[in-house]
Amino acid sequence: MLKVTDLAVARGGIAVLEGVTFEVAKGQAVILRGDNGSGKTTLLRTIAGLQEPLAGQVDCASDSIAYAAHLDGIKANLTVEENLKFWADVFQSDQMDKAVEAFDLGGLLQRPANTLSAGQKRRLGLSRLLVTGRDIWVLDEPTVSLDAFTVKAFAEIVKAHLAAGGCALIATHVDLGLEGDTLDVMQFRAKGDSTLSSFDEGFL
Ligand SMILES: Nc1ncnc2c1ncn2[C@@H]1O[C@H](COP(=O)(O)OP(=O)(O)OP(=O)(O)O)[C@@H](O)[C@H]1O
Repeated sequence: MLKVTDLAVARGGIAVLEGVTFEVAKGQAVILRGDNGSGKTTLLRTIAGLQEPLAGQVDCASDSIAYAAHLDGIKANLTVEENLKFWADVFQSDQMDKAVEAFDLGGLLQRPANTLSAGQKRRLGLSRLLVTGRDIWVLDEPTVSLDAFTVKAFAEIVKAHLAAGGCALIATHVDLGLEGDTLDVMQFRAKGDSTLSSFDEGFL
């Protein structure tokens, strides 16, 4: 479903990872691991098409990737409902009600997004995944700001997505309880990248 071949990615003009090769099959979750600053976000952004690779290839069906990251794409001055409707229009989707139910947004629909708590904003941002109807979820630390109950609920949403034939590539420091393969990006660190501090590298 997603095939990454010999990918090299850079941040700030410096190669961070090289030779990244893996596949994510239908119904599969792959969990990305690696130290702070090792290149997980850079890799996910490149796979999602937000930045060009230095080399290599990302193969998947066109418009099949839904990307969710730290900045959740929420329009602060719109209500929760208006944000959802905006995405539903963009993605020509009829999945808005499903997203509202899955992320328990029913009581927040009329609230301007800029009045939501961090965790509520994160729920709204993640609900976009369902609205897109896309098969490949590329997720960068999706559970930041979520309480324990919502982390569990989110893990169930990801499991349902996999069971429905989707797949997911997730950078997370939290155990989502998903049965998935783990890919440690440290094995792909670019030679000569000295951007990791000695602290990052665990020498202290
Ligand atoms: N905007 C930027 N300009 C220049 N360098 C950057 C920028 N953002 C990140 N970097 C550097 O790129 C490298 C990879 O960062 P990246 O965010 O991909 O790592 P990460 O594995 O996602 O880290 P974390 O676990 O801390 O989120 C790091 O050395 C980081 O300092």
